[in-house]
Amino acid sequence: MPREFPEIQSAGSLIVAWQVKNKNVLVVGGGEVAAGRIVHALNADATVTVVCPASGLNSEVAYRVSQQQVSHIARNFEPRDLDGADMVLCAIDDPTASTQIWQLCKERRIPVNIADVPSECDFYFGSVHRDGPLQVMVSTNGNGPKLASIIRKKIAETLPDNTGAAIENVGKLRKKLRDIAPDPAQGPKRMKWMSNICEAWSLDELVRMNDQDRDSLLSCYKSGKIPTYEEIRSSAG
Ligand SMILES: C[C@@]1(CC(=O)O)C2=NC(=C\c3[nH]c(c(CCC(=O)O)c3CC(=O)O)Cc3[nH]c(c(CC(=O)O)c3CCC(=O)O)/C=C3\N/C(=C\2)[C@@H](CCC(=O)O)[C@]3(C)CC(=O)O)/[C@H]1CCC(=O)O
Ligand SMILES: NC(=O)c1ccc[n+]([C@@H]2O[C@H](COP(=O)([O-])OP(=O)(O)OC[C@H]3O[C@@H](n4cnc5c(N)ncnc54)[C@H](O)[C@@H]3O)[C@@H](O)[C@H]2O)c1
Repeated sequence: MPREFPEIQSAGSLIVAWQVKNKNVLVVGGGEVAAGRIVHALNADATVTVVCPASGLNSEVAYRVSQQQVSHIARNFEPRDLDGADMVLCAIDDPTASTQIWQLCKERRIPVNIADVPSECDFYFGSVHRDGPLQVMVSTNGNGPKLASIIRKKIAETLPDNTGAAIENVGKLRKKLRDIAPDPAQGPKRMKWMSNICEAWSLDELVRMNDQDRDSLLSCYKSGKIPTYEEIRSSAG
């Protein structure tokens, strides 16, 4: 194999940032694990329905229902609950019912996660660090979920507190850049300039970037210049 091509390692997962905004996510069960699944789905702006007898809701899930953050079907799961579902997250303490739900999802080709049953999962959850637009997910591919959580915390500790704010500022800069240079033919130049700014500015400097700094920076785009933070601030006068 040519040396410059990555070697295939296999046995990994395809880690993607799945967009579920306004999509119908059905959560089966209302216990502690379901509560965690609900938070993940709501953080991604999904439309969430929980099916679970009222007596089975834990206090967190009951709270989400009472706040109308999720819709609630107060009974055990029935196959018709899958109508219109784009994704199913099952977290119940009944293995027979779980397997039935998995089979029904297979028939309908609905992606499904059955908590605790790796062989009945189209995707696994991972341990997630969130800071504004930043998400870092750790997966051990089924080998050690507790270890995933420990590693996630270690990684999070190494990140500056304001990483999320820096990313937000870069997001604003990218948006403005697209506004002033919308031509698709400018794509390669735009991308190179953005990458160079991200490399030239430290995270702390990116956090401190304000609207005026952004405008000064963007005025350099045409010439292709990559001003430093100090140059931008000293020109602000
Ligand atoms: C990461 C996290 C995400 C989340 O659920 O949000 C997650 N499990 C978490 C916690 C956790 N789960 C378990 C323990 C007890 C300690 C231990 O066993 O280590 C703890 C620790 C705790 O509770 O603190 C028990 C357990 N879990 C699975 C099995 C079945 C099996 O392995 O066969 C068993 C054994 C049951 C038994 O022995 O009877 C299966 C899965 N659990 C996964 C994800 C997927 C693989 C992810 C990966 O490998 O990276 C996968 C395959 C499917 C899925 O559920 O998606 C979340 C941490 C969130 C956080 O704190 O940040
Ligand atoms: N993957 C993980 O991270 C992880 C961690 C711990 C436990 N688990 C597993 O996840 C499952 C759920 O754990 P938990 O602690 O939330 O359990 P729990 O006992 O607190 O909750 C189970 C819930 O399922 C509901 N339920 C049972 N049968 C139902 C049905 N047919 N239709 C709708 N709702 C139904 C119950 O009313 C209850 O709300 C268990 O199998 C547990 O072993 C997974």
